[in-house]
Amino acid sequence: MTGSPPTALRPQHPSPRSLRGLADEFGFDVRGELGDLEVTGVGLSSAAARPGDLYVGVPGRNAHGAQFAVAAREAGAVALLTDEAGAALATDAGLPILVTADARAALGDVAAWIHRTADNPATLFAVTGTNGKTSVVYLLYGILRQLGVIAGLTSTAERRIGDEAVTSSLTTPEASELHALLARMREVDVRAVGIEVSAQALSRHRVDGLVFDIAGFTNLSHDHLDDYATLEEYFEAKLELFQPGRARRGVVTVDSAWGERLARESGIPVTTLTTRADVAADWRLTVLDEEAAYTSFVLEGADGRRLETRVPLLGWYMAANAALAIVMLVDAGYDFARIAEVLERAGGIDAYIPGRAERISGDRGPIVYIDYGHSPDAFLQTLAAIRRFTTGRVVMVFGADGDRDTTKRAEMGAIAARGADVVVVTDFHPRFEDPAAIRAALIEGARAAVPDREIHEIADPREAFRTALALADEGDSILYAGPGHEDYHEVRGVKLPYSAREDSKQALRDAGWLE
Ligand SMILES: CC(=O)N[C@H]1[C@@H](OP(=O)(O)OP(=O)(O)OC[C@H]2O[C@@H](n3ccc(=O)[nH]c3=O)[C@H](O)[C@@H]2O)O[C@H](CO)[C@@H](O)[C@@H]1O[C@H](C)C(=O)N[C@@H](C)C(=O)N[C@H](CCC(=O)O)C(=O)O
Ligand SMILES: Nc1ncnc2c1ncn2[C@@H]1O[C@H](COP(=O)(O)OP(=O)(O)OP(=O)(O)O)[C@@H](O)[C@H]1O
Repeated sequence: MTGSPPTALRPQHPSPRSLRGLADEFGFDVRGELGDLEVTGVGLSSAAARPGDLYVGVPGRNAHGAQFAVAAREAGAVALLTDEAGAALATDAGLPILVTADARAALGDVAAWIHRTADNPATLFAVTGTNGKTSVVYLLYGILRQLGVIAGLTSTAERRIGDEAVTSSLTTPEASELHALLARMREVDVRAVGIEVSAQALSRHRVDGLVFDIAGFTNLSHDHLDDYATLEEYFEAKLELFQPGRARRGVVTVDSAWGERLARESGIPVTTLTTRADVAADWRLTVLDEEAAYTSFVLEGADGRRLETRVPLLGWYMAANAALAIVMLVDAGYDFARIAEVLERAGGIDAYIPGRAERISGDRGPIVYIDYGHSPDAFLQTLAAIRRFTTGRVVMVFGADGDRDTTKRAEMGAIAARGADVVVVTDFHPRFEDPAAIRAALIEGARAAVPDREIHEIADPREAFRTALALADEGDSILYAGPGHEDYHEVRGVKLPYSAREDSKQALRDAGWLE
């Protein structure tokens, strides 16, 4: 597998719209003849262009998209929307050109217009925060289905339309892809959609052209300090979601000072939620029991409403994620009594989250989790959750992303060394960095925190997992953090096939622990 374009889900029966009408609606400057041309789709990538598309050429880190206008035309695009610099690059591309000052900033509204996403929209839920976004979106999806609602989602792992799923590339799709996805969802009667909204999506206009019914916030901790100079800037990117024009109401977890500040500075009405006994909030979560297979909890409103249920997932934070999903549903108008009735049935919440503390081991041998956690706080929370029920040793296998926030590596190493009995440092996605240097930074952090911790350095992830497995026995747990649901290993621009889930299951079978 190499860097193939993401699979985009699009409406199957788009209604064409006049290009002249589009230019008039948005006041674009027109170069060339529009005649009676019509558009049926819109996109940012020449590789994903389809017949009838408006191709949008935006400047990027590596290139100006307008350079690829000829390839887009050859794939069937009927016109180009770009800025002045792009128009100069594409004069000979053989496409009529619509010109605007900032094509990326125009994209959301243009995509909404082409796909008519404001007509009969589903209820839209946005989830943001450093950790837990994917989990909350899947929990929303699961509970909605238990309520009998046809639901959709977009997450780091997958985009889902009812039962149909495709693997994601970006966490939050580009605006053109997002509006196409919503238009496709409307065709199959999806009535509620959970959308994972990264800070980058807010900074890069990916959720423009939408107003969410409810925006939810999980937490904020160290991550993405390659895209944002400081945590303050990262916070401000997230705060933008809690403003009129972006969302109508918010639900904010106020466990941390960041959450309290978000609730205070939000420009929309906010409902608060806490898991802490010492914090005042509209809703309070109390965890009752944390087991390897589930976490049970009580959710109580300040007005006396109460439900008791369980989530089939590891860790107190999955109960917090579930509580956030429930309060978001209540604020969107779903009846609390009906939610309680459905969730208080035996089994509780019915949700599966690919690659988030996903247990891949069977009934025998060490318990093995594959986890997408790749931030210091995710390591901390997952290790603590596993430690609670592990009678033997905790072995942790992990690496760190290349070409991404390098400042978190020492802390990741330190948390692993403090929380695990044995640490196996391996390669994750080195990308264009030297993998040995990434491992060295993690090991240095681990050694500085716990000098005598048992540490193994094994570059190949397949071999690293097998080493961890050889070191573990009945009663022990292995946390393999990083790859989660992913099915590739990215080295020097090439995505090599590798599924931590499938390969580690094979290793368990080879060791005789799994049928
Ligand atoms: C920093 C960033 O967000 N980059 C995104 C951006 O890339 P870029 O600006 O460098 O684009 P470029 O390569 O210069 O190309 C310019 C334009 O030409 C187009 N092009 C390029 C080549 C070609 O042959 N044909 C073509 O049409 C591109 O589609 C693009 O529109 O536009 C690309 C096209 O949509 C994205 O794939 C790319 O995301 C990259 C892969 C990325 O890693 N983004 C990360 C930082 C990100 O957004 N992460 C967040 C958070 C994840 C989390 O929560 O952990 C996310 O939401 O995923
Ligand atoms: N509420 C939470 N608080 C702290 N850690 C959490 C929470 N929820 C999940 N985690 C940890 O973070 C990891 C990633 O969870 P999840 O994928 O839901 O987060 P995310 O915000 O979607 O991250 P990403 O955008 O990178 O996918 C989990 O595997 C778990 O280790």
